[in-house]
Amino acid sequence: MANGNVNGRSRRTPERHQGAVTLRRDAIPRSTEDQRLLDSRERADWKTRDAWRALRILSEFVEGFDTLAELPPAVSVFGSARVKPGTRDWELAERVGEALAQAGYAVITGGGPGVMEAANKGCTEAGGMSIGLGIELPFEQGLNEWIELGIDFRYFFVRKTMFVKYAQAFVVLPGGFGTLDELFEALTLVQTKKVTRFPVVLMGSWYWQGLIDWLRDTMAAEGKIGPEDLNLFCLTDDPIEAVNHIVNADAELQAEQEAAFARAAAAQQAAAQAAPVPEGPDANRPAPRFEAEA
Ligand SMILES: C/C(=C\CNc1ncnc2c1ncn2[C@@H]1O[C@H](COP(=O)(O)O)[C@@H](O)[C@H]1O)CO
Repeated sequence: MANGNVNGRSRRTPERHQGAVTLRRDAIPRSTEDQRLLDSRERADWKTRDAWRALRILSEFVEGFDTLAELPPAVSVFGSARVKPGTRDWELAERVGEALAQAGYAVITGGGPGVMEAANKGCTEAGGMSIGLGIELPFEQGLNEWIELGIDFRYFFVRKTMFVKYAQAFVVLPGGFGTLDELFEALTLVQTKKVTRFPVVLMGSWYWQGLIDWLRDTMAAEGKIGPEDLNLFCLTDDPIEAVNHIVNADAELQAEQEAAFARAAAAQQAAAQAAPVPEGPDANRPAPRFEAEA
């Protein structure tokens, strides 16, 4: 929304962002790009339209990759768009944003209100970098005011790639469908080893304990997940503990990567030493020695 001033009273002009384009009032389409992509059932020019969409989708990936490539280490924080300042969930989100910034992490959120805004606020006020990955919605409200670097996406799935690709971990606070979607997507990626060593921290035991009990007593008990899958996330209400969990996982991953690198380098060196000396003239080859020299 844009601010206007009519007859001394402030008025909000409806606004929609589509890539570089800003639309206001009657220019705002009645549907979003995601709706048009997923709802389209007509066959007539289906092929050409969706082929064009593929280019637009590609350009959204390019824009996201380009903009986020230089980010410092970051953590994606998810949670309800509906929580209000002064509530337990808001306070927790703000403290998590602050603790992450103090540990040197940028905070990535969906850029909207509620938990997203609180986490961005905590981060920005603690001197950290707040990033908002907004999404085009039929009832857009714009990025929250704490965002330093914001991108508006048209497609949910492009945006979701960015949340995972540019974060070291996920922190998930109480939320609704959107939050559960983000949580279970992360867990599925880790479970199927599409991403490795990706800490997922649930915060707000009052909210998540019932779900965790169900995951253990029903989902795991009926064999729909393995017992080890229950270890793919941890639960805490303490922001410092959450951050320590992420820092430790980061350190472990780095140590593992360094060890793997050292092993690969040693193997390469051993292979080079064991390789047969090539035949024919070779500048690096020692000159042949005659018996008399020996
Ligand atoms: C519902 C309201 C505003 C919606 N605005 C959003 N802006 C950005 N991102 C959003 C929004 N709503 C949902 N998301 C994403 O899903 C998660 C929260 O969904 P939930 O269903 O509220 O749990 C969040 O992490 C975002 O990535 C009214 O003000």
